[in-house]
Amino acid sequence: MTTTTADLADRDGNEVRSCDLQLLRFGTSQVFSGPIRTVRCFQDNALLKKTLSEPGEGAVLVVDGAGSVHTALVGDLIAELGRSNGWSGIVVNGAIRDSAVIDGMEFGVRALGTNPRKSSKSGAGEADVTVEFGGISFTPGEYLLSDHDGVVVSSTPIE
Ligand SMILES: O=C([O-])CC(=O)C(=O)O
Repeated sequence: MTTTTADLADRDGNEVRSCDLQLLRFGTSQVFSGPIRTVRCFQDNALLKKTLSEPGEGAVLVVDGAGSVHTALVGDLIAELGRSNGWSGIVVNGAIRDSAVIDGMEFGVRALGTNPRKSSKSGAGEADVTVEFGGISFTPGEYLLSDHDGVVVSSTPIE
């Protein structure tokens, strides 16, 4: 894949679907892309763990944690589940923990911040719904590219 988020911004001009949140980058896969899958949850990570336990087939999991950085939605074990099951990466509108370990993993994770506090495990939330943050919507089946400049969504595959 040679396309950059700046290329997509040039292609789409004012219509570019670029996430305004200044998400931190973790993992050695600093550039990743794929079809979007989603989870919406609030300080509870059982549903996203279940989703990342399934084959990712190159998808990116977009997790809308409502911007809460009170608890960590992803730690090194959950990130490793995603990596080993073939997900391309995870974008979290929320916090992660074990960030030093995740930073060394051959995986791509973006998040608002870090917090060592655990999330609850009730399974509350929704999967594969359209979520919105950073001024754009993330719809399952559309495509996401994350690189050093940002996170951009495209309705067509990103080559
Ligand atoms: O289990 C959790 O809540 C998150 C975590 O620590 C991990 O994924 O390693």
